[in-house]
Amino acid sequence: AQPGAAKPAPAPMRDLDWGKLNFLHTTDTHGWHAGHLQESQFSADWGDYVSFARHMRERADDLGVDLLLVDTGDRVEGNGLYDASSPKGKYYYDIYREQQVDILCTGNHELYVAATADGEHLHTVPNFKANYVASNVDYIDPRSGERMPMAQRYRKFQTKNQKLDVVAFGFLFDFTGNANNTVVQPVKAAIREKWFQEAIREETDLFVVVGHVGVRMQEFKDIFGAIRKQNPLTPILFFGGHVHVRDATAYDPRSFAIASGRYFETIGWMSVNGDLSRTEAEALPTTGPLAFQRRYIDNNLLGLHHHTGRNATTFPTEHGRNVSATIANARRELDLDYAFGCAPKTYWMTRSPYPAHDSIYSWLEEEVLPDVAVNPNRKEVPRLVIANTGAIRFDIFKGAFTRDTTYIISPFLSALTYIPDVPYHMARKVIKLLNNAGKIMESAPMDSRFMGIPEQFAIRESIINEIPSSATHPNDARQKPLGDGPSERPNLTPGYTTRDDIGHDGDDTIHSGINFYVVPNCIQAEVAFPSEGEPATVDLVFFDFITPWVLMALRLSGGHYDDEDVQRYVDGTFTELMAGWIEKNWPRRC
Ligand SMILES: Nc1ccn([C@@H]2O[C@H](COP(=O)(O)O)[C@@H](O)[C@H]2O)c(=O)n1
Repeated sequence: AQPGAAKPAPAPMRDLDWGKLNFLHTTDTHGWHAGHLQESQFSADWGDYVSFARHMRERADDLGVDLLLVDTGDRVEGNGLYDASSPKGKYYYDIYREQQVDILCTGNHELYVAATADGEHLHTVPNFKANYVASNVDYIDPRSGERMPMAQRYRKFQTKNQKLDVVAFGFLFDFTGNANNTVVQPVKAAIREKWFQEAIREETDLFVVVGHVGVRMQEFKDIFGAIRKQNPLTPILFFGGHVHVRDATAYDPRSFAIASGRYFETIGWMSVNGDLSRTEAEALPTTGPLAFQRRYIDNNLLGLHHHTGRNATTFPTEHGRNVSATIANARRELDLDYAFGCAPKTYWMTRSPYPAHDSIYSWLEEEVLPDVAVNPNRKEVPRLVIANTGAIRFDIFKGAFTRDTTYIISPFLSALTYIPDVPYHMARKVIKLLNNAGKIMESAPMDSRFMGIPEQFAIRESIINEIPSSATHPNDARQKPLGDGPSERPNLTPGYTTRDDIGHDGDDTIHSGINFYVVPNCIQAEVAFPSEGEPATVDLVFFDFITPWVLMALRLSGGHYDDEDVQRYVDGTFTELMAGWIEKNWPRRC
């Protein structure tokens, strides 16, 4: 863990079930390779993960089984360790490569900005040349204009100990927001390609699909359908991401899919038992069942010690320590602990309802947006200022708001844009349409959920845990999370209490529950409105990311505007504007 990181508290644990084939899975780490310095349950860093993987590989060797590490993308954007350097990723690429990841793929965040895609092509792809798989992503060379696969389309290899043949794919969901130096082929088209049809006809013991795809998204179902049609009995294992939740499901009895959360809070564990080798299986009179297990490991040192049977002295390897030291140096050089101000209280994204005094969205709407959305030439003009909730990525904790926090909260280069003098009777309808457009904005790429937080692709209704449960046994499937308040098991720390298709026992650490309140796609501040009556026209100000939806909503309200009508409203990114607001409004020191 990093110097000064919060120390984890002991908690009741569930063990890992080892199988013949075992996996550790990271996804949507978004640059959090230093761990969560302020949150004890997630405060291990990438160096600790290096040590952990080493011990787990040794255990696999001792047992004569296999362990593979997989990563399903969105490794970048969302933390100062990646975002604060110039160029972005100056330190991150060399830190990430220290882990031996066996199969990895691209996420959408590797592709939003052309320079980020260049970085992926120049660094992570060659760093993991044999292991990086890009089944539906191409890169366009800026000099020659040549279009080429971002990496090999699929990977065929044998596991170390049991010599199991694996065919592995690496997919990205049907993402359309990529920069023009990359091409994302829709999954339905990719699986019709000759190379894919040949790959699924390879002689293999199992298929592994790593994907920056939610495990309940259609893209994974299509890939599963195509592989299964050709291979009625071969095990197919899916590792997903993008939606930022812990989740697991099975598409049929010989397949399994896991998603392992977000922000390096979680290390996913999947294990498989049964007749995996096709030659052995073919010799048997009938095909035996496969047994799949999953665990969501909280990324903290006490848990990692527990699962490896080690302690503070015997756990860290020299390699792991060096990686932790490299991260600490990078954080120091980037001055990530520089404080813009001191947050007077904690502001939550989804742990409190919106609106509320401790909702980050209420804070933005009531305090920040009215203050930063000011164009000096139009400051008297009444305006509606719309922000998409997906632009905010994390909670603000009471205490120092640092350079690191700015990227944690808002890593995007979002700009405030506007359409001047929109009739108010039209402009006022926009927010309602963005939040409740129903079927009109349901299908990609205009799916209105893309404006909101990724978690809400999976969680559609609030999860409130205020009623204490009567269940007390750690492995009791009836156990209900207990909320942030006083609990019947006072020793439990609040944390993930995941319910997936397999049951309620997926988390390695037994926690009391945390409330999740569903938030709207967008919020709106009314600024400089007349004290009485309604304005005839307003400036409609909004984050540039949501331009297509705003134009569509205006059209539905009878206003015919297009991209040419959209202008820059204020200089600077929203992240810079927010940091400036904090410097001005919150005390410098805590
Ligand atoms: N410039 C941007 C880019 C993205 N967003 C929001 O992030 C969501 C995607 O997040 P993932 O980590 O799941 O890829 C997207 O749906 C937007 O809500 C943004 O606000 N501005």
